Amino acid sequence: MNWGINMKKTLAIIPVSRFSQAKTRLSPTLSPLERENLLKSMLTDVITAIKNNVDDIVVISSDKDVLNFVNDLDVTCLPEEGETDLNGALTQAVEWCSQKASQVLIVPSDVPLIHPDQVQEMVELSQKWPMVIAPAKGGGTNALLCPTKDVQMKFGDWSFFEHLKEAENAGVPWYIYDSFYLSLDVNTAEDLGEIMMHGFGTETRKFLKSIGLVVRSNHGTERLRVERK
Ligand SMILES: Nc1nc2c(ncn2[C@@H]2O[C@H](COP(=O)(O)OP(=O)(O)OP(=O)(O)O)[C@@H](O)[C@H]2O)c(=O)[nH]1
Ligand SMILES: C[C@H](OP(=O)(O)O)C(=O)O
Repeated sequence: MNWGINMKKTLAIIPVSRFSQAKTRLSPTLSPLERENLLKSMLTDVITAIKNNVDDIVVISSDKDVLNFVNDLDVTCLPEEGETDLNGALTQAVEWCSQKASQVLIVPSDVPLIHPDQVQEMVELSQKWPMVIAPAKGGGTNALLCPTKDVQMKFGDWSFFEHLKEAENAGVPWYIYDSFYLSLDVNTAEDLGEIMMHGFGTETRKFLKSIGLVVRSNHGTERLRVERK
């Protein structure tokens, strides 16, 4: 009798760009070193949330400093082969995982409000739904649990809908796992404000606080703005 234990092996994949090129959309707000340290704190939050709910975590990056950083966090480090892009790196990681597991959970490194209970719930849902997808605020994809075969990586603009189309074409039933916390990927100064408001207890909020960032209400196109204390 399967007492709700997921018999399918699940490997998590976290793609990470180079520390030196991290979060370029935040360059008006954060210095290069602050962006690197922001990425490190977000990565720590994501790994902590996923860790005990999957069989292993694979971090793929072309940056050896990234791989050295996560090596201390007890994950599998996968160097990116050749000059590729995000989908190329993910395709490589899915291929590597396909020899060890039947499904993967892809989570970008910039979703620091992800919670362990959400990871557990997505893995449980995968017993009934081969694809479980969490939309990002801007129409991207912030978590994609899918088989290691049949589903092409379509990360980029409007990727949530691109992945649904991909699943339809491949005849893979999908479940939309919609959650405010999981929908927040950090790309803009307003997103930093959301972390200051909703990220209590995360390493990411601790880091933003440590550099003197404070959140303020903003009655303009964006509802929040961040300032230095
Ligand atoms: N391994 C790998 N990861 C990538 C690559 N491009 C982006 N990522 C990661 O994929 C996730 C989502 O990417 P983006 O939201 O575009 O992050 P980003 O490229 O750092 O942000 P911007 O520079 O502002 O576009 C983040 O975890 C990135 O670190 C890539 O070429 N290779
Ligand atoms: C990688 C991409 O993130 P965005 O560039 O939309 O933040 C996506 O979610 O597919």
